[in-house]
Amino acid sequence: MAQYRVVSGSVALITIQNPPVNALRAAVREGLFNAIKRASSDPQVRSVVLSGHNGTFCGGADIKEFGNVSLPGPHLVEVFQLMEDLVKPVVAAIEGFALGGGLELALACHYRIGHSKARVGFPEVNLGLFPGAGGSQRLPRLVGVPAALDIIITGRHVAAGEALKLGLLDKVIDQNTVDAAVTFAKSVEGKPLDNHRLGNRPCPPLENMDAFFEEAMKRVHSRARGAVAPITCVQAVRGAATLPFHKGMELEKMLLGTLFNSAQAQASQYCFFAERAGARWSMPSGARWDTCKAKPIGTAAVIGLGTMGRGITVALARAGLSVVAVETQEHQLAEAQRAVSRMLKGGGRVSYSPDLQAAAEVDLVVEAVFEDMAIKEKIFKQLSEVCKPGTLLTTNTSTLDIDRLASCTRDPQLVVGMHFFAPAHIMRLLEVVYGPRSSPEAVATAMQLGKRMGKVSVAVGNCTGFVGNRMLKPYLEQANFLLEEGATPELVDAALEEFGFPMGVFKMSDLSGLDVGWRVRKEEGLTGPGVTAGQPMRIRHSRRYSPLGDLMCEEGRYGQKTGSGWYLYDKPGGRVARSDPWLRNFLEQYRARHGLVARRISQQEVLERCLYALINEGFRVLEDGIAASPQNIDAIYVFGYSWPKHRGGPMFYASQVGLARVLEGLNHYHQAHPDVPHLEPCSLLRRLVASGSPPIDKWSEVVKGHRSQL
Ligand SMILES: CC(C)(COP(=O)(O)OP(=O)(O)OC[C@H]1O[C@@H](n2cnc3c(N)ncnc32)[C@H](O)[C@@H]1OP(=O)(O)O)[C@@H](O)C(=O)NCCC(=O)NCCSC(=O)/C=C/CCCCCCCCCCCCC(=O)O
Repeated sequence: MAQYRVVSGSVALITIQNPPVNALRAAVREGLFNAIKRASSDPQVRSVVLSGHNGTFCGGADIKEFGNVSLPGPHLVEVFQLMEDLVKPVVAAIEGFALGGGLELALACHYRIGHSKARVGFPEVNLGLFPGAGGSQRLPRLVGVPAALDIIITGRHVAAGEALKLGLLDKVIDQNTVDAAVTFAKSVEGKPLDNHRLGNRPCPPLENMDAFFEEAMKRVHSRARGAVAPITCVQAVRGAATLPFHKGMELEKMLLGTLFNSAQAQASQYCFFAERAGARWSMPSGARWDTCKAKPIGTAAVIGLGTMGRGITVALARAGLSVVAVETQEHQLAEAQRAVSRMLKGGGRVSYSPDLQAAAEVDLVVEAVFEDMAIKEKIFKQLSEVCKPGTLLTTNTSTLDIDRLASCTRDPQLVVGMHFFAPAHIMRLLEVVYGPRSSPEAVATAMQLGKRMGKVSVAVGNCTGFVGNRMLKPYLEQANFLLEEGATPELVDAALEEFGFPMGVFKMSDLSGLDVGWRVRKEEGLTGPGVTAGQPMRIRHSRRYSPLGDLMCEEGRYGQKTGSGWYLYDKPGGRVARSDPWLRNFLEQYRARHGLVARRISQQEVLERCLYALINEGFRVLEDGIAASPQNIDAIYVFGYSWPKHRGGPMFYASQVGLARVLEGLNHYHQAHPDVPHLEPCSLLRRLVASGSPPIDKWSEVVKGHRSQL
C-alpha cells in the first residue's frame, strides 16, 4: 500500500499504491506510518520523497470508509504529524491530483513539487465536511487566510500554476516529477526544517480580521442554503488565524465531530457516488455499459438554434466535435452565430447553415427545435432521408415520445433522446432516453458523448417527461393547489428555499417561462379553447386540476420575459422578483369565484405536499423501470433540478425522513384530497415499508420482486 525503496543513495522514495486514486484507506495509512518510521530509523536515508502510484498523488481519505463508526488503522492526523516531525526533509512529488486528505498529506511534507498539469484542492465541503485532518490549520499558515478560506469554502481544484503563485507549491515542473523531487530532496538534505513545518508557523497576519470573518460568515450563510459544512469551514479557518496550532487542531477535531456522521455529510457523500453510478447504466433488455461499445463520433449537427440549440452547440464544440449548426430562419441563424461565437470565445469548430442538407455527412444529430410533435416528426423524417446511413438521430425533447419520433425514420434503432438542461453548456445533467427500439450501441454512444461533454449522464426509459419532468409535474401541481387553498407564491417559495433549493417553484416558473407549461398542457388536451368549453374549470379527466397557470398566461403574464408572472419585475427580462398586489387580488377573486376559503398553510405542509408528491412519482418511476435505481433519480434531481446536495436527492431524502413517515404523510394528504391521484401512495412505497424500510442500496431487491409480479 506504501512502497518503500531507497534511491539515489540517500533518498527514501515512498509510493502510495491504492488504485484508482490512491485513497488513504486504513491499509494505506498503516503503510505510510510504517514507511515514515522506517525512513526515520534507516541510517542510509537522509531525505524522503513521497509520491503516488500511476501518475496520481492522492485523492484523499477513502470516502467508502466513512460509514464506519470507528475507522480502523492509524488516524490521518497521527500519520501527518509523524511526517511533519521527521528530522529528515520530506518532499511531496505531486502528479495528477492532491485532493482533500491528499493535499493535507502534502502540507505535512516540508516541500511540495508539482507537475504543471497537477491539481490540488480541498473538495471536502462537497462531501459535507471540511479539511479536518490538519488541512484547515496548515493551509492558512502557508498561503494566508483569504486564499485558504477561498480554497476550502469553494472546494475548487487549483491548477499548478496558481498553486505556485499562492506559495502552495514550491516548484512546478514539466518533466518527471519524482526525478525532480529526488534531486531537490538531495539538495536540502541536512538543512534546517523548522520553518518548513507548517504546524510551527504562525498564520500570516490579517488586518481587520474580525470584519473579514464576519463578512465571510455573512456571505456563507446567504449562499449555503442550509448546508452546515461551509459554515464550519469559516469557523475552522478562524481558529487557524487566532489560535496556536495545537489549539486549532483541537477546534478542528471538535468541529469535525459535529459533521462527520451528520445527515448532511451522509447525503453529500451519497451524491458523490450517485453522480458516478449513472455511468454503469443498464437497459431492461439486459444491455449494459460494460458489454456495449460506443460508436466513434467526430462530427455532429444541431438542428434549431434557440436557447437550447445554442447551448448544445457550445457543449459539443467544447468537447472537441466539429459541429454544423442548422437554423432555417435566417435572422435567428445570424443571431445564434453571434451568440455561439461569444460563448466559445472564438474557439471551437462550428459552421452554420439554413439547410438541413448540411447534416448529410455527420455522425450524430441533435434536434433542438420547438417542442411540437408535428414539427419534430417532420424533421426526423427529413433527417432520415438526408443523413448518411448509420447517423445517430437524437432529440432534445423534454417530454415527447421518443418511439413516435423513431417510427418516422428508416432506422428506429438509431434514435435516442438527449435531454439537456438549460443552459445546456453549463448544466451538468444529460438524460439519455432509450425507446423500445433504441439499440444498446446508440445508448452507449450518447452516454459516451455525455461523458466527453463533462455531463452527468443518466440512461432512462421512455415515458411522458422521462424521469425529471415526470416527477416535476406533481410537484408543480401541488404548488398550484396550495395557492388555491390560501398560500401565496412567496410562502411556497420561502419554504422551498429554506429547504435548500436556490429558487422556489414559482420563481423558477417565472424564470423558465409560464408559457412553456401552457403549451404542454394544450398539447395534452388539458386547456385551450376547444377543451374548456362546458367543462368545470377545476376538473380534468375526473381529477382535480388547477387552471391558475393557464389564467396567468391568458393575461399575458409569462414570467420574467414579460415583466410579470407569479411575481412582478421592473421590466420585461428583469430578474428581481417583487411581490405583486395584482396577484394577491387575482387569487382572492379566483377563490371567491370557486367558493374556496383561504386557510393558513404552514411551511411544513408546503414541503410535505410538494416533496412527497414528487417522491411518490419517483417510486412510480422505479416501479415502471423508467429509472434503473434511486441513485439515478437522485443524480437527475441534484444535477438537473438543483435539488440541494446536502439533502442527497429526493429518494435519499425520503430514506432519511423515513419511508414510513413519507407513506403516512401521503396517506394523510390523499385522504384530505382524494381527487388528487398523485398523492395516493404508490404500491412500491407501500411494499418497501412493509419490508421494513430497507436502506436505499437494498431497494432494488424489492423493486425486482415487485416487477416479477407485474
Ligand atoms: C478527481 C478525482 C480524484 C478523479 O476523477 P476521475 O479520474 O474522473 O475518476 P472518478 O470516476 O471520479 O473516480 C474513480 C473511482 O474512484 C472512486 N474514488 C474517487 N475518489 C475517492 C475517494 N476519495 N475515496 C473513495 N473512492 C474514491 C470513485 O468513486 C470512482 O469509483 P466508482 O466509479 O464510484 O466505483 C475524483 O475521483 C474526485 O474528485 N475524488 C474525490 C476527491 C475528494 O473529495 N477527496 C476528499 C475526500 S475527504 C478527505 O480527504 C478528508 C476528509 C476530512 C476528514 C477526514 C478524517 C477522517 C477520520 C476522521 C474520523 C473522525 C471521527 C470524528 C467523530 C468523533 O470524534 O467522534
